[in-house]
Amino acid sequence: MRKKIVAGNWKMNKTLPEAQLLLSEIDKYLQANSPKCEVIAGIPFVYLENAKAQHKNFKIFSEDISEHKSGAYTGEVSAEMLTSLHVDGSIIGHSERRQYHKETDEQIGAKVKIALENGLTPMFCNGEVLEERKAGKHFEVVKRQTEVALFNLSAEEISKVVIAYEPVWAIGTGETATPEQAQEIHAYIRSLIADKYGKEVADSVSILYGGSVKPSNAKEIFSKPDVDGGLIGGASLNIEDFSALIKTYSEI
Ligand SMILES: O=C(CO)COP(=O)(O)O
Repeated sequence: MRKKIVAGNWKMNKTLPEAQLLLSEIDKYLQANSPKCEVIAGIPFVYLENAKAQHKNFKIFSEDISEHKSGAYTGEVSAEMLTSLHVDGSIIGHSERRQYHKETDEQIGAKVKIALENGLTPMFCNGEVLEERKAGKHFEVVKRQTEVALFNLSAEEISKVVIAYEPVWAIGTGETATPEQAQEIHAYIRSLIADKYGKEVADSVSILYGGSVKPSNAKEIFSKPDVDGGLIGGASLNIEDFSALIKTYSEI
């Protein structure tokens, strides 16, 4: 079901005491404010168990998942392991995984599939790099990424996927896509889903924007009709910014 979502992606940040503090602050904020959007914290694997045991007011996602079921894959974390901790979902195919770990669209598709098979919500990330944007290839790139990773799913399965469009040139750079650029590509992604699965399915998928979202620019981006929230990196690492983003979206 299409939801309004504010999600944090902590990436490789925070020690255990710092993580516990921020998670408690998020919980406290949500208890006091009951916002009209779903809140997700995407956090490092090592903090998942603790976070799930202690916090019920928001969803907890891992930042990755193995494409394999089990076996000799040193260092990997499986969908079954995450489900056994009652984790809610996984960020999948983030551009940093694509860039530094050479994840392919096919592998990302396998991760989405295994997440769904285990009852986890996949938050599938797509987005072009700067050269592709400059060359006018962003539609083509996002189409390929989306089709290869998602379009072997059934209509029922794809309705459970959350998509996060993150133009790589806007991640951690302070540069943001304009609200118009975000709307344009979100509408395009939705049209791809509509062409393949029909309008009703396309309208049920939440498509988040990610890339230097902060309290000062969130309102304009979140107000666009095909933007269903944000996947937030830097501004999810402190409660002042993260709660301001939740408040901003809740009031739209
Ligand atoms: O990569 C991101 C979220 O997944 C975005 O990061 P920033 O918000 O730090 O640009």
